Amino acid sequence: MSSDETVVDRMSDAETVPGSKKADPILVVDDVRRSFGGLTAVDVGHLEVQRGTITALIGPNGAGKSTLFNLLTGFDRVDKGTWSFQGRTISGKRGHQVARAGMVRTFQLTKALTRLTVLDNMLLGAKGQAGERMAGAFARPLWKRQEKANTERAMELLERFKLIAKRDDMAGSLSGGQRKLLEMARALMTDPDMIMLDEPMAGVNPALVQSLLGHITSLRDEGKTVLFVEHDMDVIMGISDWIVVLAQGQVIAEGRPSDIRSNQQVIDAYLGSREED
Ligand SMILES: Nc1ncnc2c1ncn2[C@@H]1O[C@H](COP(=O)(O)OP(=O)(O)OP(=O)(O)O)[C@@H](O)[C@H]1O
Repeated sequence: MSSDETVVDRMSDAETVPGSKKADPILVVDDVRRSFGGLTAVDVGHLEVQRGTITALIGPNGAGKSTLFNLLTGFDRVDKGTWSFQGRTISGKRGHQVARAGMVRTFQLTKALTRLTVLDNMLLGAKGQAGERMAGAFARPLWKRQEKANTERAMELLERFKLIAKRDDMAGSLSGGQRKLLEMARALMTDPDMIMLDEPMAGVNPALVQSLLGHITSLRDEGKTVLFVEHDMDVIMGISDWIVVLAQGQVIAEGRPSDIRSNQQVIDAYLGSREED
C-alpha cells in the first residue's frame, strides 16, 4: 500500500528526541513502569509508534526490551502506566484481548510447540495468542473443531511463507530460519494491524536472512505496523524506518537509522559496549 516515500513522509516531522510525537501514532505508551524486586526493568515516560512503519526497539542486554514487549502485549503486568492502541486504551488487557484489538507478538517456539505440527502451530495462532498454555488443550480433540476458515487462512499463510510442504511436520524439525518464518506466519493468523517481532533474525542462516527481511518489508508495505526487537545491527540499520533505543529501562534516543548511528549517547550506551564484547 505505502511506498518508501510515504514512510519517509510519515516520519519527516518527528523529532529525534525520546518520547517524540508522531504524525499518526498507532501505539501510545505513557509512564509504564515494571520492577523486579529492587530492579527497575522498564521505566518508559512516553513513547509513540508511527502507524505503517518498521520501528526497531534496540538496546544492550537487560535494557528491558522483552519486558516492555511482554507488558504491552498483556503477557506481564505493569506496576503503573497506561497505553493505547488505535486510540483505545488496552493497558491491563490480557494477551488474547490485545491480539483481538489488532496487536500481536511473535513467540519463540517453545518446547511444547515444537512437538506440534506446523499446521497446528498456525491454528494455535488463530486462538488469539493464548500461546503455550493452549498446547495442552491441543492434545484434546478441541482443535478438530477449528473453523474451516482458520485452516484456509493457515494454508494461505504457509504458502506465502514457503512452509506449505512442511505443514504436517513437527515444528521442531524446522531449521532456525523456518522457525522464524513460522513464528511470523502464526502471528498473522488473526490479521493484526501491528505485529511485534521478537528477534526475528536470531539463529537464522544467512541464506534465509534476505527472505525474512523481504517478508517484514512486505508487511509494512501492506500497511501493517512492525515493531521488532533485534540485536543484528546490519538488519536494524538496513530495514528500520525508525529506531527506539532503550537503556536501563528508559528510552534514551529515537530517530532514523542515520540519526542513531551518529548519536553519541547510543554509541556510549549500546554500540560502544557491544564493540567491547
Ligand atoms: N521475570 C523476571 N524476574 C526478575 N528479573 C527479570 C525478569 N524479567 C526480566 N528481568 C530483569 O529485567 C531486566 C530487563 O530484562 P529484559 O529481558 O527485558 O531485557 P532485554 O533488553 O530484553 O535483554 P536481552 O537483549 O538480553 O534479551 C534485566 O535485568 C532482567 O534480568
